[in-house]
Amino acid sequence: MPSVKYQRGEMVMGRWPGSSLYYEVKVLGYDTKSQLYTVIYKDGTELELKEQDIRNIAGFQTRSRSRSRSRSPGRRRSRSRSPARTTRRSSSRTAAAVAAAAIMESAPSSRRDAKLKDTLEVRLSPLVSARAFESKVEAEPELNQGRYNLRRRKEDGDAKPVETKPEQLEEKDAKVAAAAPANLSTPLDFGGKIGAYFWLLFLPAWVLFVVLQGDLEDPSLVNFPPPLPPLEEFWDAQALGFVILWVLLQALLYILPFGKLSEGMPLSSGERLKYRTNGFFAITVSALAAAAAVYLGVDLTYIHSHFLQLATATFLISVLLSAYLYVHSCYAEPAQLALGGNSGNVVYDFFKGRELNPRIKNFDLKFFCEMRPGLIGWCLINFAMALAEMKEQRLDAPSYSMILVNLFQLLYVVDGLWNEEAILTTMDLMHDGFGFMLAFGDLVWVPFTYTLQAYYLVSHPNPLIPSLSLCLLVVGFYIFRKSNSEKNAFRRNPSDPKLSHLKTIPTATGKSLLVSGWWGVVRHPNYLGDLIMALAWSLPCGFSHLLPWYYMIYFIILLVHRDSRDMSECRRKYGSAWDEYCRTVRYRIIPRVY
Ligand SMILES: NC(=O)c1ccc[n+]([C@@H]2O[C@H](COP(=O)([O-])OP(=O)(O)OC[C@H]3O[C@@H](n4cnc5c(N)ncnc54)[C@H](OP(=O)(O)O)[C@@H]3O)[C@@H](O)[C@H]2O)c1
Ligand SMILES: CC(C)CCC[C@@H](C)[C@H]1CC[C@H]2C3=C(CC[C@]12C)[C@@]1(C)CC[C@H](O)C(C)(C)[C@@H]1CC3
Repeated sequence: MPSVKYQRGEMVMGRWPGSSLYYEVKVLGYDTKSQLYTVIYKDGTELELKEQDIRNIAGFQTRSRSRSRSRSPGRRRSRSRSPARTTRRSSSRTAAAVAAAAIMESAPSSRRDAKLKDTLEVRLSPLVSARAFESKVEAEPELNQGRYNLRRRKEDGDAKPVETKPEQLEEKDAKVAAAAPANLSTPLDFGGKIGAYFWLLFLPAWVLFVVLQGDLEDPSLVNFPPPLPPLEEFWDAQALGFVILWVLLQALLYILPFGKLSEGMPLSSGERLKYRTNGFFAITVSALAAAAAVYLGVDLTYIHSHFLQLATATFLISVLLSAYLYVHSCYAEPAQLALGGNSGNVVYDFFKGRELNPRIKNFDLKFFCEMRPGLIGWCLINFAMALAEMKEQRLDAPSYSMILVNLFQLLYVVDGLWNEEAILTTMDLMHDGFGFMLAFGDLVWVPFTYTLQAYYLVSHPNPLIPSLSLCLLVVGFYIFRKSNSEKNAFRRNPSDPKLSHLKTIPTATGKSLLVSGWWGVVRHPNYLGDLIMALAWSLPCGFSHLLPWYYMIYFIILLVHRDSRDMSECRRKYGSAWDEYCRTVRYRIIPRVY
């Protein structure tokens, strides 16, 4: 490359797009036409940068060292040590600081100057080059025309395992994982923009389909499309009133100052939001209210007889809420936006959700919707279905199948609410924006499709298989709870003495990955437990129809897709450390199978 400032193979500092952060990169080439340099970061990410976004390393080292004493919250976090970790320090900035730097670009200059101290905290400890990183320089890559063209490395989730002990991985990774930058946007999923149109139409249509099928004597796919009731049957003002009352009751219980105030995971700004985790209190009061209502003669079988109207009303509320969320997100600071839902395409972003934690004062809309009206509503509906079964089948007590389905699912929900704090370390709360997908999912999908087994049993009595169901439930629940609690405890306090026996891999973000214990068995042990439980509560519905097995089928699809979404996200965040994890823990959900 004659007459260009930086030469192929040269180590320089490359600015991360949209931020003021510079990372150590290697120059791979220069395109005279576009006048862009192709550079590769330590985690294998390739970008095309303008000359003005590249600096010499020499000048940087002195500057950054002199500033490195200041500590941003993100930086402080990156110092937390996993129990198995040695004294080696992670030599990278946290993703938090990268995003914070991105905001700086739009900040007024006085604020910008104040923040500059923090954002220039790029640690420049000598880096040991990864082999891939070295060899990239040999072959001149094809250059693209874009301003910043991010080429993602091939997913390598199914790579063969290496015979390295986790301790050895730690040593190696601490060197390699240096200076891994974070993306500022993620690739579109759910089929992208076209997919978003499809899901917007398909998801409500599917709810309608199962609600109509569940009531038929012979709910079969052969009955497709089910006979549609006249339009006016969808609408019932009273049903809408009940739904609004229910949401308001849950909102009231949520804001009452009872129960713990838990801290969420640190945001890109370093801030930690507070959440009132009083879900168990909310379901207890709701259960007492339902019992009191029955005692006072309120006919809860109304829920069964008006299932369609209640679903329609809830759907309406979820659409209004999604519209509000979209508008709300337009006034949000860039730092408050989720990485995934900001493609610029209105339909996709409306579907996926733009803002990470939309709040009205301290009222967190995403947390509330995910944990309260739909989840507790699921149990209320199941209970109403048990009453409807007694009425329809002229029984003195609900059938055993109905009791099992009710108890199993109640246990699942109560457990979720009892361990409500653990939701704060899940994908939805940490990464996903709040838009139609989650609003509809939480408010409509959960209460009106997860109740399908109970709904089906009202008019389809079934001989049950209790012992097998019970065994599966116990095993599934144990795996689910233990693995979720292990990850949650580790994320909250990596130095927790109770976890000191676990092996970990450090990553460039300062967070570590568990590589033994439940998270050393498969990459998503919690999904495995969840799937076994789903099987346990499908069995009591027997095998006469496919409909009550819908949850099982849907859940497999959902969790496989979720797993691959999470894999890409973690690969983006943790780079080579994630690859090491995948090489060590080969299977995703089911040991030796998948
Ligand atoms: N019933 C339903 O409809 C339904 C639907 C979906 C999910 N769920 C359940 O909800 C629960 C939460 O699921 P989720 O999808 O949010 O995923 P999750 O497994 O709870 O969270 C994934 C996150 O955990 C962290 N992580 C991954 N591997 C790790 C490791 N080895 N060590 C430490 N941290 C690691 C990563 O985040 P960080 O590294 O950024 O911390 C990753 O993004 C699960 O039990 C699932 O079964 C239920
Ligand atoms: C197809 C779309 C409409 C998908 C919508 C997905 C949501 C319905 C789910 C995404 C995350 C899920 C979830 C629970 C319920 C269903 C979701 C909101 C959960 C609250 C159920 C109780 C569990 O104990 C849980 C707290 C672990 C769980 C968290 C994730």
